[in-house]
Amino acid sequence: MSLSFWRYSHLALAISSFAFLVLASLTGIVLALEPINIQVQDYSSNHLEEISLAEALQNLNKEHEEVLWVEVNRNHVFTASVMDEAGKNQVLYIQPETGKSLGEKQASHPIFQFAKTLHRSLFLKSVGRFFIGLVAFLLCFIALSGIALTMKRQGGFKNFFSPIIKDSFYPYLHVVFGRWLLIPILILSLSGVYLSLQQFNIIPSFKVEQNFNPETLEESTQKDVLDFPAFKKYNLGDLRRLEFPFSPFPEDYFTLQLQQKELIVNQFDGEIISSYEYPFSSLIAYYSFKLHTGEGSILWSLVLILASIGILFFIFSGFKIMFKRRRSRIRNHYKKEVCKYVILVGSEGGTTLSFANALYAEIIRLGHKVYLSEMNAYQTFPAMEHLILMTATYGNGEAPANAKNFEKLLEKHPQQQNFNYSILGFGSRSYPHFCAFAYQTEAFLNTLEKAEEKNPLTTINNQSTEAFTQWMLGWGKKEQLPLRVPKNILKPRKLQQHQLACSEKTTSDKSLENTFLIQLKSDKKLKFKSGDLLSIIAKEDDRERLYSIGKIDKNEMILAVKRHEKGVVSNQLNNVNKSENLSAGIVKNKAFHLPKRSKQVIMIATGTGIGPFLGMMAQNKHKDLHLYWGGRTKQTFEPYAARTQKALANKSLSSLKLAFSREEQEERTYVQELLMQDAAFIAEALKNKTVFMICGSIVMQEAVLHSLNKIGLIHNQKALCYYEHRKQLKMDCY
Ligand SMILES: Cc1cc2nc3c(=O)[nH]c(=O)nc-3n(C[C@H](O)[C@H](O)[C@H](O)COP(=O)(O)O)c2cc1C
Repeated sequence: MSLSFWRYSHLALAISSFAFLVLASLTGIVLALEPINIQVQDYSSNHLEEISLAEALQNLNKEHEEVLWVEVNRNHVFTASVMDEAGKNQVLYIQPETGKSLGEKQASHPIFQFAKTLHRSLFLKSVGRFFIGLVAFLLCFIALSGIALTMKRQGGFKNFFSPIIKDSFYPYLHVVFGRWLLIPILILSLSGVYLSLQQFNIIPSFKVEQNFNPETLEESTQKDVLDFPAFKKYNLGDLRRLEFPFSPFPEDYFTLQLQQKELIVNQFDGEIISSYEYPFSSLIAYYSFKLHTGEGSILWSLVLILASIGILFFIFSGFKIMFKRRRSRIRNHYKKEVCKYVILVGSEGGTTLSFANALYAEIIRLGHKVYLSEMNAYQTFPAMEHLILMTATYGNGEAPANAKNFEKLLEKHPQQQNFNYSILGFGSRSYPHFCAFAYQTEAFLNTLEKAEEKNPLTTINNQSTEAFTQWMLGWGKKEQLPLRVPKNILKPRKLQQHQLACSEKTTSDKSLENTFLIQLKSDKKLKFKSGDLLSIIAKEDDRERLYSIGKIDKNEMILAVKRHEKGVVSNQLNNVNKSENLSAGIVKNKAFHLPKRSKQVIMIATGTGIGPFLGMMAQNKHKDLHLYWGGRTKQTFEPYAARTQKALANKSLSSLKLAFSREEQEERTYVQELLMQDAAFIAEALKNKTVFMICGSIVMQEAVLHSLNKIGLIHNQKALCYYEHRKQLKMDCY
């Protein structure tokens, strides 16, 4: 069955029952506390199996005038109904070892009684019971569809408990907790359904049928209870209830209810007169009750509390996920017939759609007609000149639900006019088939005569807003659309602003590809690490620019910057004078810190991507660091040469390999080719859990990952996703 079937079932069931589920979970938490409360009190015993029924009764007889019945409840509490000399009847908690009273039996606390009635019937008697039963039934299906969704996500039952690939916060936690709590929730709901069916007599309760005639019983010599075979054989752990005979007449007897059967016991000699094994359905009812209430086990009560809290969390996170999807709904300004630009989206979680919405808003802002829809809505677009396809990949490299029919629709709706297309693939490198559906889409479109690919297919890893922005600005340039970085996808951050003074700066010029190094220092204590990002907001457009930080001293950092002709912040940094202050915030970027555990790290960069690595090598004491760097000409490395030479000399950098792409033919090479030349070393490093850190352009990242994948496959027979799973790849590319 398809992913969307399970997803919609899960969602529809949860929405239809969420109010009742909240109520049932909250009251369930309170009710699960009751057995814990009872079992931690003194009158609950954990040694019932060690005391035979005969001993317990003898002790009782010593202490009490007359006993009417004794009972051990599910919370291991031994209780007796006794009559004193004055004929007063009391129900007492009894210490089985002595037969002494531990106090009169207490009624349940009013809060538990209130929670119980609310939980069982919502104070609405049969109607309420019906609804609660129905909700338990729906909860079973919510749990089952949750299990199916998790299996789909994890790639089958075998991988149910393998590590979960992290995507967005709430979907990730929904699955993490779901995996552990789905089974207890399923047990909770199934037992709830059973109890409800029993209450409505849909599952009939059984009647004990003992096969004997009391009239035939005869009086005999009274034995001591200690010598009663039935009472010697069973202990208090086996006991549910023992009813004493009403009178000393021979036709009266003991009725002994054990866990599995009921016995009729002669009151004179203790012989078993008749026995009745409870039917299987009674055992199910008994265990359903225990499993549903947690009675008898503190541990299971705690699991039930966790499951109830889990249900509340799933409702909360489920709504968060749903609202995120709804937020990215499509609202078009123009009819499809008149639009020059058409954006079609393949998305399940809604993030791709929010990126598409950002592009849509920008095109609209520039006064062009654009139509946004899902890929399954492909049809004839008579005015379309540019088709932009933005699609995620799911499952085993498959299409998201709203793009599954795209291939068929392409055939069904041929366009009359020629058009250009650009494809943007959203995916995660943690999956073996990275952006596979985007590539499939490209293959489908390649077969169309009227369609021409305008830009090479671009992939976006882990919903990187930086990578998307880069693509969008590049695409806009080609289309001659002065697109701006959309504000709404780069979440505004509230960062503490620091005053940083420029302590050192190199000059940028054309021969250095307009790159320069700038050192910034704070008078006050700064908390940051190499790999964190410096956020500078330009006053001109109120938008944030991010630079990778290299930490070179306690409160001092270095940035490698490329000056863009019209770049607001890069020019501001380039023009800043020594000791002049600028205001900036620090964004933690834990994913790109030097790994704590790995002893060896291979750093790969192009151009200004070297920035964070300059800090890492400057502060390195114990790690074996290797740097591969690529630039256009030898000269472009000059700003970094002194620092890398110093690091090599003091061994904080073990090796340095440089690639220049615009030097003489024989020297011309790319950084990914350096890796291929060192394939044996790289393969060994991959095997030994060395971490690879990549910083620089997206194009270089793609090429480097391709080389690493190749080396892994050839030398170690392992694809790159294997190493990604082992957290050996850290990337910060733009
Ligand atoms: C269950 C599941 C399976 C996925 N499978 C793949 C995959 O095979 N290849 C890939 O590149 N990305 C895969 N991804 C990552 C998504 O494509 C990526 O997170 C994308 O940005 C989600 O976009 P959406 O929120 O618009 O659906 C998968 C994600 C999930 C949750």
